[in-house]
Parts: sequence; C-alpha cells; structure tokens
Amino acid sequence: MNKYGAILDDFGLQPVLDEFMKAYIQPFSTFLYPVLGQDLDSHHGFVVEYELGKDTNLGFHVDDSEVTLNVCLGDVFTGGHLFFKGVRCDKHVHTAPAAGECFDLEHKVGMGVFHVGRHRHGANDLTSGHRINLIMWCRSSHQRQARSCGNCSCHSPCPEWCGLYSGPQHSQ
Ligand SMILES: O=C(O)CCC(=O)C(=O)O
Ligand SMILES: [Fe+2]
Repeated sequence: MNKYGAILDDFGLQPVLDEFMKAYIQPFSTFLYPVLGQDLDSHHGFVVEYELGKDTNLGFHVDDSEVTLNVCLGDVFTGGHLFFKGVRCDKHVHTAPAAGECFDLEHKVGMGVFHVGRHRHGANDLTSGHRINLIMWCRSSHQRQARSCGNCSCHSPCPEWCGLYSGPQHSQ
C-alpha cells in the first residue's frame, strides 16, 4: 500500500476519469480481455509517488479492479520496474508462479501498462529519483456479482482466466 500520492476522484476528477474509462479504456479492455474486460462501470483513480526516504517500492499484490491502467507520468528515476507473476483467481491467489509467468517491465515516462487486476504484480525498489504514476482501477459490478457466491468466493469454481485453471469443475 502506498503512503504517498493522492486519490484523484477526491479532487473532482471523477466525471472526467469516468468519461475517459468509457470512451478509451472500455474498447481496449473489451478487445484485450473478452472476459474480465467487459462492462466497466466504476473506477478508483489515484496517483502514487516514490522517492528515496518515502515509499520506494510496492509489494506483491492483486488490484481491487477488473482491469488496471498504470501510466508513468514522471519524473526522472532509476529502478522501480514493475514485476508480474501470473493471473490468479481468489482461490489460487497465494500459489507459486510458474517460471514462464514471471517477468519484469521497465516503466518509462509516458508509457501506460494495461493489465487485468488479478495479474499479480508489484513495483521493485526505486534506486534514485522521483517516480509518479497515474493508476486507474476499473471495475465491473456486473462481473463481481456474477463471480460472487453469496458473501464470499470460497465455493466459486476456478475461472478459465486463472493461470491454474484445469478444466471444468463440478460442484459437490
Ligand atoms: O508503482 C506502480 O507502478 C504500481 C502501482 C500499483 O500496482 C497499484 O497502485 O496498484
Ligand atoms: Fe497494483
């Protein structure tokens, strides 16, 4: 969790970001992620900031989103590469990644990274400078409802988009 940054929706940017999500993110999302990318209807928009002496990295996590846009706004920095370790459903979120699922991504200023929220990731240590990113967690209430099992997800079958999906399962 980042201590430094700001929630953009608190600054009156919610309508603008909503429009941006519908007009620009949704079409990409539908095309790239036919299951998890559909029906986006809300977002959480914020900026994160890294600097030596402040936050310098972000631990391994999944986002509270169906899809996430992460744009590197600046400034000048070294390190702070993103790392990814496989897409997982709730049931399998703490399982080990396969070697082929692990990769680092050098985030450059002006570059946007788009990924499903369930793609486990984090940010490596910043080694110098100041790094600021705009993050949009885009959500779909329709999808969340379809995935839920009452108040929990414990009995939901492993979905096809999970890296550990092993075919259809039968409920007991
Ligand atoms: O620092 C980054 O680029 C990653 C931020 C992130 O993953 C998040 O805020 O959910
Ligand atoms: Fe994240």
